Amino acid sequence: MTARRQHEDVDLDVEEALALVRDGDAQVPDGSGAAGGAGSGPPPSSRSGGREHREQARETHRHKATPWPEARVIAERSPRTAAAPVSVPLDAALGLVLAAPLTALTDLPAFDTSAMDGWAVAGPGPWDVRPEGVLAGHAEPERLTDGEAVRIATGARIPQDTTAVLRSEHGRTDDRSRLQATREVVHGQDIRPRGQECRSGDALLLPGTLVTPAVLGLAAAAGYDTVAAVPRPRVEVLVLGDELLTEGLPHEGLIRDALGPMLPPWLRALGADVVAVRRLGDDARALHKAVTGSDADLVVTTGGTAAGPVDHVHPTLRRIGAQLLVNGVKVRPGHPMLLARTKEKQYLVGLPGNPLAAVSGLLTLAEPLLRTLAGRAAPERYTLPVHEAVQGHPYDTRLIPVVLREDRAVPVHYNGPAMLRGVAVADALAVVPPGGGRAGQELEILDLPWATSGIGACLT
Ligand SMILES: Nc1nc2c(c(=O)[nH]1)N[C@H]1C(S)=C(S)[C@@H](COP(=O)(O)OP(=O)(O)OC[C@H]3O[C@@H](n4cnc5c(N)ncnc54)[C@H](O)[C@@H]3O)O[C@H]1N2
Ligand code: MOO
Repeated sequence: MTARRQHEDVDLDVEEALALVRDGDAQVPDGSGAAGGAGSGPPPSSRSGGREHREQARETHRHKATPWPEARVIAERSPRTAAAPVSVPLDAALGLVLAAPLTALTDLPAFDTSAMDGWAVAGPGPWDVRPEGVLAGHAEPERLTDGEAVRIATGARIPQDTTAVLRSEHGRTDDRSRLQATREVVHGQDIRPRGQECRSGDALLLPGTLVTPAVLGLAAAAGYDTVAAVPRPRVEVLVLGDELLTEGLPHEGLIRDALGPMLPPWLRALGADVVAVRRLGDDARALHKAVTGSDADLVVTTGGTAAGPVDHVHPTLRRIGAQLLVNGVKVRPGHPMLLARTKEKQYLVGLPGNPLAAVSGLLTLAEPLLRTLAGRAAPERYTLPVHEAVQGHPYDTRLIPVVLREDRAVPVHYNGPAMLRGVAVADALAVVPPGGGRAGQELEILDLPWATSGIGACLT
């Protein structure tokens, strides 16, 4: 790979590429030193004078850009608490987080029950077998007297004074029609006593527990029809760009919208309820109207974050007096991403238009913010050794798509900011610190939701 090609992949601008060539491995201190190192001199003469204002905007932007780890913390902490709890029917609770302890509403089992198909017996055998058996779901059977047995099904109520359950395969009827055990019978065997799993009032699960299929099962068993849960944050997606097509092939400078199909299921996998996806073109008035009219908890915009002539996100946020919490992040791709508070309880995440940059913004800002709003716990942080040396950006964190193979993170190709080909085959993104990583170096790994939970994680 040529130096030029490498620099393109890492999305360096001209000054940064020059700094790399000048400084060898280009370890530049953070903060103002980095910004100074990147562009304190005059712009290279190859740049046209007409671009000067953009260069200035970019310099200002770089000064304000937040380091990647800090940006995630800001996004996580901005909404101070999770949304207020609601009562949710079990069939709508999957993927939510419990807002109250799950306390058993009954003993489990609720009555003494047979653990096996066979006979309930009283006292030592042989036993006289009653003609009528006991099935699951039936009213309490008559009590047994010593020397008596009754056919019983798994889960059926145990008659009073039963001393054991004899499995069908461990009994036979003798020539006097009496039941004989073919092996030793231990007192109490194969009886599940009432309250073995829990007593009514026992705390089964703590608030903050993610409602999984198993939790739904437990809640139902413990007597719940609804659970108190944190509702999914409501998210509205605004796709900006006049150049976007929703079907067919690219033509005459128009391209397919890749983010409209990608973001809603990804946001759902992050715990959101995507209430609307609107395509607004590059129309400042439409953007203003959409943002001010939205009652979503989070508005996610795509594109329009840079300083181009039709990049309306910043001017719109200024116009409505939004508070910029993160204005650019020291991460590649995706550095123009932003986070703003638009209303008392509404946030806006501005994702850059380049599709992999949008993914970077989604994981850097939207994921931690949604996690807090949804009351979810932060995933356990972990690292893996990277399979080969990875080039870093001189000053910024890089997020690169990787596949996970035998406890190693293997970078995939096609990881440029405008490309989805790499991330489409990836299991995770690896976090490459400024300056890059050596082969075998431990890198933090951000799992992609479907890699750990299957594609169903995106459907709930
Ligand atoms: N003078 C500067 N120009 C740019 C800078 C900069 O710092 N100074 N940053 C570059 C970087 S990095 C990125 S990322 C983009 C961010 O731009 P925007 O957020 O304003 O996005 P757009 O300009 O609208 O689009 C960028 C690119 O992505 C394509 N795009 C947009 N939306 C979609 C979509 N839904 N599906 C597929 N592709 C999409 C769009 O056509 C453009 O090609 O700015 C750089 N410029
Ligand atoms: O780094 Mo941009 O954010 O090219 O995609």
